[in-house]
Amino acid sequence: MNFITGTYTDQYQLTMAQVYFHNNGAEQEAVFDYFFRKSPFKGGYAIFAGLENLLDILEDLSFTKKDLDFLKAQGFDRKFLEYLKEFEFKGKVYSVSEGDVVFPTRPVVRVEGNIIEAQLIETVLLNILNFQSLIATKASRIKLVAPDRTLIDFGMRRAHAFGSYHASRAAIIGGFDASSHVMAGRDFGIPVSGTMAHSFIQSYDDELSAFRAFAKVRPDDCVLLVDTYDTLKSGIPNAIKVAKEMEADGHKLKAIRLDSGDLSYLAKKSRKMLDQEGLEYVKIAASNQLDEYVIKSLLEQGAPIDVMGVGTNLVTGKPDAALDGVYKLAYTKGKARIKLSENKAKITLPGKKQVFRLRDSQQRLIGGDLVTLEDENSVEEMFHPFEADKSMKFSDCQQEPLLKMVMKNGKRLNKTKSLKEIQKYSQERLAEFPIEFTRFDNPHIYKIGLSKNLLDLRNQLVTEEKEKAL
Ligand SMILES: Nc1ncnc2c1ncn2[C@@H]1O[C@H](COP(=O)(O)OP(=O)(O)OP(=O)(O)O)[C@@H](O)[C@H]1O
Ligand SMILES: O=P(O)(O)OC[C@H]1O[C@H](OP(=O)(O)OP(=O)(O)O)[C@H](O)[C@@H]1O
Ligand SMILES: O=C(O)c1cccnc1
Repeated sequence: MNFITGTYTDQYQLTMAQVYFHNNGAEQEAVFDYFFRKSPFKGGYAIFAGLENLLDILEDLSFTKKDLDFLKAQGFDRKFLEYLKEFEFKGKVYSVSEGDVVFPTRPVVRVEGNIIEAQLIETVLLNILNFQSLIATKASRIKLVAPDRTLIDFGMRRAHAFGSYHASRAAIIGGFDASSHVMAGRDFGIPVSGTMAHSFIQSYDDELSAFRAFAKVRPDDCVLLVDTYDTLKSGIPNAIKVAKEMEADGHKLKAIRLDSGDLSYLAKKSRKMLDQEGLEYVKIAASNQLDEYVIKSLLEQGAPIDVMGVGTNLVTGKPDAALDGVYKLAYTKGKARIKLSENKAKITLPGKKQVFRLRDSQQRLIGGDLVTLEDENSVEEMFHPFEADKSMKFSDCQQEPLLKMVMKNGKRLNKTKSLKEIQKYSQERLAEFPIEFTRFDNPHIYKIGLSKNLLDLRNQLVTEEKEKAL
């Protein structure tokens, strides 16, 4: 679904680019940071997702004739349109690896380029990264409470239209196993999976005939939806009948699906009825407005549900609906730049920066990421961004640089990673964090500390800008 061209943006990117263009912007180096301010779902972390899609888009970004005709009609001038006609993103991208665990207020992606190109990509970058990171985070929370269950994304129908396509991808990064979304499966190598709808059962004169018809055509991929009329009195007895008929033909019923009622009670009863008939191998799938809290509760109740189909709450990122990621200028014209705010937490971090994950000599996380200026090394103390008296010393600790160059001169430097690889990486990274950081209620705050040089630079720029404003 690569319909993305230069006009997939907010108009202000184009108007700013036009002004930069007429003022030598093509010669002006700029550095922007992508970061978010608050972890979603009142949680303690986010899972970074969307990078591979963003790099694909940046590699191909151009203005088509249709774009240029439209922009001409909008009043953009001829010279600027000629520039856009030849436009290619030629910048550099430094990024955290896709799937990594990330935290508020410190850079996740850094873009360097001339100010026209670096500014022009803001909206598409935010559009892709904010959404996928939100959904990957939601998926990872579900995976945390149900690590040994099969998780299937059923969300396409309730997603924000085409967002479903990337939601399905992000769900896999966060730990889901499969999706009902066929196109996402085609394009991203996601295992595609599914059962049947109530309409299918309703379309037959009786439930048993519907089950039989399905089993006949799809004997090796048969999941029967058992709650259309009465789960325990009709659905399960009919499923048992069909399972036995399938056995006689050398096939195995894969699962039954519950989609209403008390899922714990019904799953327990269903399990018992199936087992009594020697159908221990038939799995139980459940769906119906599941989320991490309902799933946690179902598992605490001992519900023998093997497969969770999760739709609305996953792909809409409910209840948050958006990750608040932003893209801010940190450096241009040879000078670090800052944005001030009444709200301290919104003051940006100036300059070209690097982020390090800190581990002790036994490779255990020490509970914080360190943000430094790019060319600093062997920093041994980090400071609270706003409380000058709070600092932490850490000699003899391992510092893993998190921002790596992934694109240079507009071309990606590494081959595209498979979703499986990204998922595996994500899970390994998340597993490093003790439960204090990943629990749902009042998670422990993972520290983000600044090096002394970065802190001093920020304070100096704050003073300078405040003086200018007097
Ligand atoms: N045992 C359980 N413990 C906790 N939550 C459950 C349990 N069983 C079901 N739920 C959840 O409770 C909610 C019940 O929703 P709802 O009232 O829409 O279900 P329903 O009336 O059974 O289904 P429908 O309206 O689709 O016919 C769902 O989110 C469901 O996943
Ligand atoms: O509940 P979600 O997590 O979004 O999961 C997807 C839902 O979509 C289907 O229902 P359908 O669209 O047929 O409507 P229904 O709610 O009446 O079952 C399916 O049976 C699930 O209930
Ligand atoms: O395959 C299913 O059972 C399915 C797919 C999408 C939404 N609800 C259910």
